[in-house]
Amino acid sequence: MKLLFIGWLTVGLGGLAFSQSNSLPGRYSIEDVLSAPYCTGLVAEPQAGRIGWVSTQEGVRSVYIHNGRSGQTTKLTNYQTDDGQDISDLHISADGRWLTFVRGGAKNGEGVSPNPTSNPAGAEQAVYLVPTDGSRAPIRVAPGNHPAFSPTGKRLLFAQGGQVHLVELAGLSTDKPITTPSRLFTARGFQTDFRWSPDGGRVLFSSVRGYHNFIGVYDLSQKAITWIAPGVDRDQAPVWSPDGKQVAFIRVPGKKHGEMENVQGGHPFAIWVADVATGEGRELWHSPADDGGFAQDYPAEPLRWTTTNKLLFFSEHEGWMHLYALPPTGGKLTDLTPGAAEAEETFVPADGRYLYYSSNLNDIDRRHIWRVALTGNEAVQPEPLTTGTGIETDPVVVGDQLFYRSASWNRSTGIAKRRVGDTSETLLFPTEAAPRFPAQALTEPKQVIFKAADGVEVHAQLFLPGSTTQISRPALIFMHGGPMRQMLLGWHYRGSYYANAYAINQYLASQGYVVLSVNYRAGIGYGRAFRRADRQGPRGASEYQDILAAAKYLQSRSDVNPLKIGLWGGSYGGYLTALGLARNSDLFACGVDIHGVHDWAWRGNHFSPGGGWAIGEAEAKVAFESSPAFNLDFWRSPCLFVHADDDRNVTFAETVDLVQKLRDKGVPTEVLIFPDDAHSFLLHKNWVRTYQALDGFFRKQLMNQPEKPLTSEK
Ligand SMILES: CC(=O)N[C@@H](C)C(=O)N[C@@H](C)C(=O)N[C@@H](C)C(=O)O
Repeated sequence: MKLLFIGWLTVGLGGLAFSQSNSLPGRYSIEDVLSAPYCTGLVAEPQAGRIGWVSTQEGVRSVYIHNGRSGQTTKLTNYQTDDGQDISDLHISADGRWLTFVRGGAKNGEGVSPNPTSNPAGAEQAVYLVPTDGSRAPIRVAPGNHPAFSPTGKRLLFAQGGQVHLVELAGLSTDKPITTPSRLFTARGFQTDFRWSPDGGRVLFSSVRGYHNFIGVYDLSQKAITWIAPGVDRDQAPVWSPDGKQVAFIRVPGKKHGEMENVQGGHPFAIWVADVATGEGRELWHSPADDGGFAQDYPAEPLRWTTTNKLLFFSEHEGWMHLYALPPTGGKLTDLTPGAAEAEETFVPADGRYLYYSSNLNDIDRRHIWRVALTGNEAVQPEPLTTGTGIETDPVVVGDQLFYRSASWNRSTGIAKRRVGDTSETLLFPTEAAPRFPAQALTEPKQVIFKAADGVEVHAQLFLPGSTTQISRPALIFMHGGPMRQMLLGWHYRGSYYANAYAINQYLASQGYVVLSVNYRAGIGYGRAFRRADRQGPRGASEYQDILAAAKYLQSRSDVNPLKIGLWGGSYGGYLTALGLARNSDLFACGVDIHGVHDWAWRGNHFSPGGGWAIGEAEAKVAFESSPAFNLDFWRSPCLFVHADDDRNVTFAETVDLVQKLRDKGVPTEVLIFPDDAHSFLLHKNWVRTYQALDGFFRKQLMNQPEKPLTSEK
C-alpha cells in the first residue's frame, strides 16, 4: 500500500538557532523502542487452572495459554505478519480444552470491518476456537463477536448481527470438532451481555432497542423468552444469582427525545434484582445523583453476584471510582475500595472470599494490585499485593497464584505471577527481552506537579535526556487522548495506543528533548471532580489552562529553550495540539497533531448526534469557540497532521478541513495519511511511519537538523 506523503513545506521561522551540539545521537531507534512484545486480554479459567493472553510484537498478534498446574505455556496461533487484524475477547472453557477469541474489528454503521491493508477481498470480524493443547490451528467458527462458553464448556454462544448463535463442541478426535453454527433464538433489537445460567439451561441477555433496553432470559428446553421487569429504562449488565433463580442488573433511565450521549456526563442508575420464574423485580439501591455512565462503561465487569451472595458494582457517588458491596436483599452499602483513589480491573475467585483489583491507591500516578476480604464482618481493610515502581493491572487468581499484567518504566507490559502474599514476582511472559529493546538506555520518568492559573493541581511525567550537561534544550509537551485517560510513571496498560506514546516519549528524551507528558483535567485517576471539570472540551476548553501551565513550568527550567517548545498528541491530544498552535503560536514553536478533533460544532452535527459530548444547538457557538478551527488568524507555527481515513472515532474530514483552511492562510503544514487504517492504527508499520515523521519534523523545526531518511518499508 503506498502512503501519500504530501509535504506542504514552508520553511518555518526558526527563532533562536538550536545548537547542533545539543542533539544527542539517538542511542536507539523508534523501531527498537517499539520492538518489545505487549500483552493484553489476560483471562483466566481457574476451574481448569489456565490463563490466556494476547501478545503483540511489531504488529504480529499471537494467542498464548499457560497451564498453572503443569507450568507449560503454549502458543496457540501462528499469524506471521503485521496484518492489522486485532485479536480480543479471549475466553477459556471450564474444562480447559478450548479457548475462543475474536479476530478483526467491529463493523461500523455501514456494516464494514476495518481493512487497514486495503485487502481487495475486504476484512471481517469472526469468532475462532482453538484447542488449548495446541493440537490444531484455530477454527473459524463464523462472523461475529461476544463469544461465551457454557458452564460445561461443550457449547459456545456468540453474537452475529445482534442475534444469539450457538455452536456445539464435539470431541477433538473427530474430524468435525464443532457443529454448524445456528441461531439460538430471534428477538427484536440488538442482543448483547450474554450470560449462561449456572446450570447451562438458560441464557440471560440485554436486548438493546433504541430508547430502552430489556433484560431477557431464554430457556433452551422450553424455547421461550421471559422478560425481566420490562420498563421504560435502559437495563444492562445482567448477572445470575449463584442458584440461578434470580438475576440482578443495572437500571439506567431510558432516553428522552433529543437526549444525546455525553462521554463526560453521568446519569442516575439503580441496582435491581428480579425472580427469573416470574420476571418480577425490585430496586435495591439507586445512586444519589448522576453517578452512573462512566462507572458502568469503564470497568470490564460493572456488576457481579458473588458465590458469597454479595452484589458488587462500581459507582463514583463518593467522588472516586470505587467498588461497592450490597446484599441481594438490600440494606447496607459497603465501600470495598476506600481512599482517594480509583478502582479499575477486578477479579473475584469462585469461592467469593476476596476481591482483587487494580488501583492507584497511595501511588496516584501508577497502578498496583490490591485485595480486600468479602466475607466476615471485619472492617474493610484493603491489602496491597504489589508495590514499588512498576505498573500492575488486570489481576486474575488461579489456585494460590496471582497473575497480572506487569510493566515498569523500562519494561513493556508482560504477564507476571506471584504467590498471593509474596513480595517478589516472576515474569511469565515474555521469557526473554526483545533483542533490540533498549531497556538500559531508557530514562525513568519523574513525577511533576504544578498548578494551573485557576489553582487546579496538574500531574505530569518528566522525561529528561541522559546527558547531564545543563544546556538550553528544545522541549515537547505530550497530551493523551480520551480525554478520560491518565498517563503513568511507566509503560501504559491501555493498549498499544498509549504504550506506543509512552515509548516515543522515551525515544524523544533520548534524542535530547525535555519531554513533559501532562495529565490535564478531564482525565481519570484524580477523582470525579477532576474528570468532570467544568467547561471542559467543547464547553470552554478549560483544560487548556493546564497546557499553558505545563509550558510555564518548562519555561521555568534552566535546561529548556523557551522558544523551542513543541506540542504533540493523538485524538483529544491532537485537538489540544491544534488548539495550542491556533491560540498560542507565540508560545509553541510547532506541533504534531495525530487525528485530532478540530471543530466541536461540526462534530456535534456530523460525527453523531451531539458528537459524543451532547453538543446541542444552544451550545454550538461555545463549542466552535472552544475549537482550533474557530480562529486561525494567529496560527503561525508549523504543524504535521497525521490521520487514517477509516477513522471511526474522529472523522478524517476534521483534518481535511483544517489543513485546507491553514493552507489558504499560508500556514506551514505537512500531512501523513494512511488510507483505510482506523483511529488507533491497526498496522504497526503505520505507527512506525507516524513516529518517524514526527521525529523528523521536530528535528527540523526544533533542532534545525535535516530529517533522517525514512527506513525502507518492510
Ligand atoms: C464519543 C467520544 O468522543 N469518545 C471518546 C472516548 C473519544 O473518542 N475520544 C477521542 C477524541 C480520543 O481521544 N480517542 C482515543 C485516543 C481515546 O483514548 O479514547
